[in-house]
This record gives sequence, C-alpha cells and structure tokens, in this order.
Amino acid sequence: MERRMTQFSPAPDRLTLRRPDDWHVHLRDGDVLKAVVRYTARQFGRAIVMPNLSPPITTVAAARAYRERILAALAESPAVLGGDGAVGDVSAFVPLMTCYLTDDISPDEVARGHQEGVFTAAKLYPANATTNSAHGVTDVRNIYSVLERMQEIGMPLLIHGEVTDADIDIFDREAVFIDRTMSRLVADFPALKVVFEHITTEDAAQFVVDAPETVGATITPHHLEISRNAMLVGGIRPHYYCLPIVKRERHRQALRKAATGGNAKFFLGTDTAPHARNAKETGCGCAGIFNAPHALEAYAKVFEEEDALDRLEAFASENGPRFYGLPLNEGTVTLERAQNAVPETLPGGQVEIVPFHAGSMLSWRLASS
Ligand SMILES: NC(=O)N[C@@H](CC(=O)O)C(=O)O
Ligand SMILES: [Zn+2]
Ligand SMILES: [Zn+2]
Repeated sequence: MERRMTQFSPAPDRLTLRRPDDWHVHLRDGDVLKAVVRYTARQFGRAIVMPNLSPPITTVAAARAYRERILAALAESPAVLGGDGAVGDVSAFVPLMTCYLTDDISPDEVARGHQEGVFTAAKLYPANATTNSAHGVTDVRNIYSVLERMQEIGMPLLIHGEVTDADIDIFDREAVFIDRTMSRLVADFPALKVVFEHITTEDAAQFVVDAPETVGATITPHHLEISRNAMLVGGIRPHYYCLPIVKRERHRQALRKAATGGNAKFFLGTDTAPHARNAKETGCGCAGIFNAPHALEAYAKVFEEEDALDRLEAFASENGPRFYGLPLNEGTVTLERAQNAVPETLPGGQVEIVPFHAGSMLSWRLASS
C-alpha cells in the first residue's frame, strides 16, 4: 500500500494552495449574476462559465457581451461573507466563456470564437436534459462537422452526459449516455478533448479512467458529499436536487476515490447553479445547488476525510489547467481550520438564494490572505 506523509503528520491548521480554478459554473445574468459572481471570484482565479442563459450563448458577440456583464457585475458587487479573502485578487478573476451547441450552429462561428480568444470551449447539452437546455442538441450526429473543427483546432468539448429518453429511469441516464453516446463519440474523435461534466456514477468514473488521455471529468462537491438518501430520507430536500441527480451511496464512494485518488483526469468543477429560493421550494422545483460560497471548504472536508489533503492542490489547481492547456495560476489561497457557520440564506440582491450546507458548520474557512 502506498504511504503518504499526511498519514504520519498531525492534521494541518492552514492549507495554502496555488489559486484554484472552477471548471464549471453557472453565473446567470442580471441581479442574480451581481449577487453570486463574487463568491466564485474570491476563491477561484478562473471559471468556465456555462452558456445556458435564456436565450443561450450561441454566438461570439453574445459571449463577448456576457463576459463584459460578468466583469461589470463583479466590479459593482458588494463584499461577501464579511470580506473578500484575498481581496486584491477578486478583480483579477477571469471568466472563461463557452459556446452552447445547437443542432444547426455553424462550425465557423464556433471556431472563430475560439480563435479570437472568446470561447474557451463548447458545451453539449442533450436537448431538454437540464435547466435551459431546450435548444440543445437532439442527436450528436447533427454536430459532427462542428466536432471535427473543434478537434482540428484543439477546442475542448464539455458534455452534460445524460440521455433524455422518457423510457430511461432518471437514475440511469448518465450510465445509458455512456453506452449510447459517449463511447462512440470518444472513438469517433480520438484527438478531441472531452470533459465529462459533473460525473455522478461509478460507471462514469470508470469510463474516464479507461478512456484515452483526451478525456477528463469534473466532480462537484455535492456529489462527493451526498447520496440520494440525503435528498429523500426524512423529508424531501429541494436544495439537494440537482442534475444529474445524486445517486446511490456506492456511486458517491466511487466519486470520492476518483477525486482524491491522484488521477490527473479528474478536476474541480463545482456546478454551482443558483436558483431563487421560491423556485426551489415549490411544487415543481428547479435543479441546481448553489455551492459557490463555500466550495473550497467543502472539497477540503472531503479530501481530509479521505486522508488526501496532500492531493487537493492537484485536483483544484493543476489538473484542470493542464487538461485545457492553460497556464497554472500564480497566486495562492489559504484555508484555515476554523468554525465556519454557513448562513441559512444568503441575501442575493433582490433574490434570496439558499446555499449548500445552509445552517451547518464547516471546519475550514478561506483565510483573508
Ligand atoms: N446542475 C443543475 O442541476 N442545474 C444546472 C444545469 C446543469 O448543469 O445541468 C442549472 O443551470 O441550473
Ligand atoms: Zn449539466
Ligand atoms: Zn452545470
């Protein structure tokens, strides 16, 4: 059995990491954007910003304009959580934009966006798989010419990996997507960089391990922390409802092994997905967990429980940029061991949003530098 230093040294009280990035965020727009963007910017150097606005980001011009709105919202946003952590770095936050793929999007538009430094990647939502995906792709063969271009120019493809067929049980949608779509896609485009986003099953983790080096995956803090029992036992908890839906405990265990096991194909992507409280606590609630406020603290908790704190930096700050072919960040962030009470709700400008871990106590806190 491999031995690592942490097994023999006392638990640290401070953890300094190269500044991490978040490879999957939903920042939304308007008032919600203004309310949430700073939570991501105070922890992360860069973030891959999902394009599922309404209407979705499908042109270079729309992505440029959205990037401007994100930076303007960040500049105007109030300090959060009693301070900004490494305040100087908040304004250095870089939103990395993505293009929402549709059945008829032009390969030229996608490629031009990448070449002009606007689209870092393109996102494949199977039509109707998740929030704001009605314009998504109905059959992956419809975008094969786009994928060919992306493969040629080295532009990563990000995938929400779930089938949407009505006859497939919601808990099986990711595993069936691997069989029906993912395996074939990876075989047909051997040089295309593919990120299997927010993986939730043992099947997906194993698929990524077995796949060529061109395939990576993001893992969220919530899929590492909760299984479907947490969502459904003792009452239904709408704030734990997200897509892909949380699975059985054995899948959570497999994801924890994948994230903390030192395989560079796995990296940090929170999938922070804010929805107003009244859109979650209702007869037909929205999918999405708002975990940006304490994302790093949540990952640190998991890595510590798995006795793998020494592997947190690679997962959070190195594997992602290396996969994307981007430089590592220069600065650092520090987590300190401290009682960190998570509020029941965070005032989100005019919108009230309930964070992941609401009302509970975390044992790490982002230090103010
Ligand atoms: N993850 C979610 O549950 N929701 C995301 C969409 C997504 O990432 O699938 C959202 O935009 O709300
Ligand atoms: Zn998704
Ligand atoms: Zn998402």
